[in-house]
Amino acid sequence: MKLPPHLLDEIILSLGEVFVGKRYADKVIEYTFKRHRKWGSRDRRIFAESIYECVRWWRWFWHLAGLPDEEHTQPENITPERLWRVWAAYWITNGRDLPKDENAPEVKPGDVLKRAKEGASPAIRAAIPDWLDARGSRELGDAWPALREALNQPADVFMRVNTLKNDRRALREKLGQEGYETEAVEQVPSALRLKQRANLFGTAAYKAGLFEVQDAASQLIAPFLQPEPGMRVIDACAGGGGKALHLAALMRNKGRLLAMDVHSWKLAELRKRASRAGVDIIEAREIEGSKTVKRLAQKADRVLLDVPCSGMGVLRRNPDAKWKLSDAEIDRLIALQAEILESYSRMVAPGGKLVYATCSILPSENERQVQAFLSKHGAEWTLEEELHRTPETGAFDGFYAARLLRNKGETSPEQSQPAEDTEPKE
Ligand SMILES: C[S@@+](CC[C@H](N)C(=O)[O-])C[C@H]1O[C@@H](n2cnc3c(N)ncnc32)[C@H](O)[C@@H]1O
Repeated sequence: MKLPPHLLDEIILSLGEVFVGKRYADKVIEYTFKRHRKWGSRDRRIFAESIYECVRWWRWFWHLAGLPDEEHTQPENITPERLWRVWAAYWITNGRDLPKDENAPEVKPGDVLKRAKEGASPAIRAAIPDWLDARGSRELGDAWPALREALNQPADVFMRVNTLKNDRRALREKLGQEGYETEAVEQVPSALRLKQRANLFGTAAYKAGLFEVQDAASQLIAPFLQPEPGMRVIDACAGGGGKALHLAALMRNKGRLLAMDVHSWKLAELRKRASRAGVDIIEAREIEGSKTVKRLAQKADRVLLDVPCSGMGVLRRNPDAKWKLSDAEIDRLIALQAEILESYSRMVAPGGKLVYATCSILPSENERQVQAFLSKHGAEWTLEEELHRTPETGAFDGFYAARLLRNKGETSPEQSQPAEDTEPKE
């Protein structure tokens, strides 16, 4: 495969943006495509694949390029020349010839391939930081090696059909007419899988609000909350609204759905998406302090807490998270999750239900949070069901959810009134 020089320049520049500028890979790709609207689909594919694969396997390709391992995440040591070498290691290990350029640093394919055959530590081979490997091993034990491997496989593209506007069969037909082949996902009634990776945001079907792009496992969360038309539902960590839109569809656009978040810019995006999806029961409200939650004590039939988490279950989709996370950041998130569960659970009315969900596979963010909550409030809450999805058990992302019932007539004063000093902050 021949690689046009202008494309290679952009690849090196963009890898610098990710590893030195600390920007997210998907944002860098989006920005580059906007600057090069004339690129054809082949150029776009080569560019996006190069970025994602180099980010996913960064530490491994850095090693294959013969660079000192301890410097692979040190911005001051990630020079354009080294970026070129890392990309060259990726290109060579994919069986491709390097472009002829006398100004480019010399990389001998034989050296790269020889290093690939030599031994390396499991963390280098799996291209993850040592601290993450240690944490995975500590928390997941024997299950970790298979998960570590599964988290490096590229993820499929899934869609959630917007049942307010069409059904799965009609959407398949519509996308087929636009040239995109899909298949129904057996275990998830709302999901379609795209047969060949493509960007769907330009399709007429997307613009008409007929679907959202959403992983199949993530589509299990909203139904798990058991929302019904006419209910009062709160999505307290709604972000851009992926699950809020799904909840609204399950409620058949009837009832009241309060979507909250600490970031107003995310709620602005949610409003846009709701309007495209034909949803009008959502009220988006910024959480400005503990009072926002306090006023809603015992007001909801259903509460979804899709809490901020490490994203360890979705590394296949966001591989750059492993280079941006740290042990300390995961500990901070664990403390925040516990505070959110403690404080926001008070919004559930007696007899109502709460779902605590993460896109993590770490027990410390998942079942242990729920167990700790129940050890404090077990008389008032009943654990109805837990949902575990791990990437190696199917083509889906890793997710966790627990549904808790707030028992009637067991409300302690502590659970009915949030204290001012327990306000969680991101
Ligand atoms: C996992 S994301 C939510 C994704 C969203 N539910 C969806 O399906 O698209 C977690 C969200 O929690 C928000 N968040 C962080 N701290 C929060 C807090 N203290 N209270 C409420 N939301 C918070 C983040 O801004 C982020 O949007």
